[in-house]
Amino acid sequence: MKLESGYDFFTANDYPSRKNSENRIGQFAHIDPGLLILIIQNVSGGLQVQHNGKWLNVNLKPNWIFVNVADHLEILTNGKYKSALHRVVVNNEVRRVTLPLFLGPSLDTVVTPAPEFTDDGHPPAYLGMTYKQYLEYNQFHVIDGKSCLNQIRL
Ligand SMILES: O=C(O)CCC(=O)C(=O)O
Ligand SMILES: [Fe+2]
Repeated sequence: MKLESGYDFFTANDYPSRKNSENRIGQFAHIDPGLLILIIQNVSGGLQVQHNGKWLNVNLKPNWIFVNVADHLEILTNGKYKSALHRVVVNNEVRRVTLPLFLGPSLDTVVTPAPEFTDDGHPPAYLGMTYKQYLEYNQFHVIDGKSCLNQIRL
């Protein structure tokens, strides 16, 4: 995959404080588009990652950087590195702000499993699609839980 240039974007999430709102869902379970997502936050806790069917708290302290594996690393590695299913549970009465940076390939890059991760026993397990098409698809379908990744698995 050509990585001389890429398409990165910053987002911001604001989870306002609310009294008596233990274990409020801040973001429902989802996976992210892109290769890697870097996240910093202003308070401890809140982010959870699913592992073996269980939700684990990510021990992320203020100003630490969390590196999340996202969909296009899963595609590139033919499923060796899985896009991490994650969600946000807001547990405290403090306003929580996070700044995720989505790092991806350029918009016209068709991401397919790299030859290094495919052989006779491991044929390509994902259809190719440009990053632009993927982002557009995700924008309209991810809300109802149908990530684009599920649609391109062979
Ligand atoms: O706010 C967080 O901790 C995670 C944000 C997130 O998963 C996202 O914006 O995709
Ligand atoms: Fe996310």
